[in-house]
Amino acid sequence: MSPIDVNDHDALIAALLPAVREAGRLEMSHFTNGVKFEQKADRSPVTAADREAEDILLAALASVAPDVPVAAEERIAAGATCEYAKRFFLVDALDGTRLFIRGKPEFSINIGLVEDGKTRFGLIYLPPSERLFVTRSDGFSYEAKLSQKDELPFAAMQFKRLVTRKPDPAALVAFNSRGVGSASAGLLATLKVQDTRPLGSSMKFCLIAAAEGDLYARFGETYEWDTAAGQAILEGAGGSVTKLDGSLLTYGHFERGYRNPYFIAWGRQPLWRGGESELAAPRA
Ligand SMILES: Nc1ncnc2c1ncn2[C@@H]1O[C@H](COP(=O)(O)O)[C@@H](OP(=O)(O)O)[C@H]1O
Ligand SMILES: [Mg+2]
Repeated sequence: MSPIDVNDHDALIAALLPAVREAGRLEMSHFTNGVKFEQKADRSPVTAADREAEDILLAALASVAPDVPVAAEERIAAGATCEYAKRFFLVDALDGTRLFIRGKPEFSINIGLVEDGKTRFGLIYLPPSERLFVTRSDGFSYEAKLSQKDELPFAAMQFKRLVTRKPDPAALVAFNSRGVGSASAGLLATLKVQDTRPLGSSMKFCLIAAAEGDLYARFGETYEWDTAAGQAILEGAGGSVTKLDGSLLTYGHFERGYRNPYFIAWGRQPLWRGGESELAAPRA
């Protein structure tokens, strides 16, 4: 494969599709045949599927964009150095590992591209449902079916443009992590959220982009590779991802090991901003 211009999202997607398909197939085969896991230094689990899928994606990125550095979850957990880069990829080959181990089909493959601290490109693939979410060259976000069986090339795939829904303040739907650091009860009460749906991985960003919900608040530990692709896709569909003070969630914080601060993903503009302390006692 010859190198491509990574600002040309369509070319990037087309070049990465075979590896994404292969990583998805591999994850499904581990998922259906049972997985063994180990604990990493931060006590989070990792499986052979995380590492093998990451190797597939990193080999593809090295061939299509050899000059763009990559921060990948398992390489960094294994001690790869974190350095400043103006432009770099963020890869989480298996987001939602805990759920993957528990047999819940809510995991995803995430590839994000960051430049000057902003997320520019996102590709998320959900192997169990074969749903692919991407930002394309026109600046908008799209969904397509990426079958693990056929080898349909990018040019033959049908893409549907994603546009978030206008939130109805009386009927807000919030997605929530199934792990630690779900939205605080204070925020959900302050916004008068009607329906809270637990869901794993970066799927939460994708479903807001696909107009199936209004927000996802995460008040717990996540990493930049968990959010960069999802934020790009949500932004390209009309949404936003902010820190609690209302400013955009930014990237390239290698000095804190790529850890994110608390954030809220919105289908449109933020409906709330403030400090954590303001959420302790919900307003009447
Ligand atoms: N105790 C915990 N339980 C679950 N996820 C945790 C966690 N601590 C941090 N996380 C982060 O949250 C991500 C999963 O998000 P979610 O809970 O929304 O599915 C994990 O990604 P990985 O599965 O790639 O490690 C991990 O980065
Ligand atoms: Mg992972």
